[in-house]
Amino acid sequence: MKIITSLDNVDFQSNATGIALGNFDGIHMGHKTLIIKLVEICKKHNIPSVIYTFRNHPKSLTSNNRGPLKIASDRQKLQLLRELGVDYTLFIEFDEKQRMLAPEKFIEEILIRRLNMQHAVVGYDYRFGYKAKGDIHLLEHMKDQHDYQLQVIQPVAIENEIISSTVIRQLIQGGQISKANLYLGKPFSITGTVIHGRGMGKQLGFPTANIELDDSFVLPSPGVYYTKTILDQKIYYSATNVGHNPTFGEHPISIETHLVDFDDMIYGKKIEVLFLYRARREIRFSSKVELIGQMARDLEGTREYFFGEIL
Ligand SMILES: Cc1cc2nc3c(=O)[nH]c(=O)nc-3n(C[C@H](O)[C@H](O)[C@H](O)COP(=O)(O)O)c2cc1C
Ligand SMILES: Nc1ncnc2c1ncn2[C@@H]1O[C@H](COP(=O)(O)OP(=O)(O)OP(=O)(O)O)[C@@H](O)[C@H]1O
Repeated sequence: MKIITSLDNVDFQSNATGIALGNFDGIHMGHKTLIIKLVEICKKHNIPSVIYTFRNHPKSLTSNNRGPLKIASDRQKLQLLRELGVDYTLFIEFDEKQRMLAPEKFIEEILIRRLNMQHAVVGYDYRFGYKAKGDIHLLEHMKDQHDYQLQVIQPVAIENEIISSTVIRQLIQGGQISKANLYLGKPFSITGTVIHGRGMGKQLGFPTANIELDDSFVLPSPGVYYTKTILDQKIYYSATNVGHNPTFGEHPISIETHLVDFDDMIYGKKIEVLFLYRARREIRFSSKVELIGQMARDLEGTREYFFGEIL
């Protein structure tokens, strides 16, 4: 898959394209359905498949430079698009010029003139152009004039709830991780560098890898989770605490994971923690001994959860 970060660097003049448009945060089951359809159409017509997406969320220009918290990193997003067989990802900076573009002009100047679009694949609720005034009706209306085909993907839902990045963020923040994973079609994960904590974990008999947090990402609600941790391309079972360690006073939120049957020094290493199941809320214990007892039960729970699974 080729990644293109500026419209100035594209040249599809000799090649018609199929394009899917959107933000695609998390590449959830709705996004996957749409992208699989795009790739299928493009293969059938022997044209390259193109994803048109933005590096920064369009809302970041109107909400004090902060779009919604991200579910997935750029790296994860691009990896998933690659795995789905996409040929090109246009990974464009959403700037004032893009924001001011009327939807008709976006179709004419960008999709048709620059990108030579022959097939458009969009979801039922896709909005674009200045003040999000463009929608599937406009795309439908302009298709004969510009000679392209339009495929609208009907809402992908699970148990009558339409999947969207917004709903998935709410599920993660609300502690409903299993449901979020169902909608994502894979476990929600957080990647980061292992940093020094207060050294208390070791004292308790449960050393933990604390992850350096990036405040542009969504965090699971405080609690203890059964997780898998990827370190140096190996997968470990782990129990992860998200929270403020209230037993020791109130601390800024941290994510720390205890890898089962592992005690190497991993400061400075990158790890990815995959959240699978929320076991309980975080508790303010009245003594260290009680916390230690509960952590031992959490590890037992982790082993039971993964029992029978072969890594
Ligand atoms: C599986 C697990 C469960 C935990 N549960 C709690 C909890 O319920 N309440 C709490 O105050 N801290 C909890 N902790 C956090 C410990 O207090 C924490 O590991 C300890 O303070 C070490 O912090 P440090 O890494 O900054 O040294 C938990 C940690 C783990 C790994
Ligand atoms: N559940 C779904 N079913 C079908 N199409 C979808 C679904 N969710 C998103 N899409 C489509 O996928 C494309 C990219 O979606 P986008 O990321 O912009 O929306 P989203 O997942 O609904 O996010 P948000 O919650 O931020 O609006 C759009 O064309 C959108 O209409």
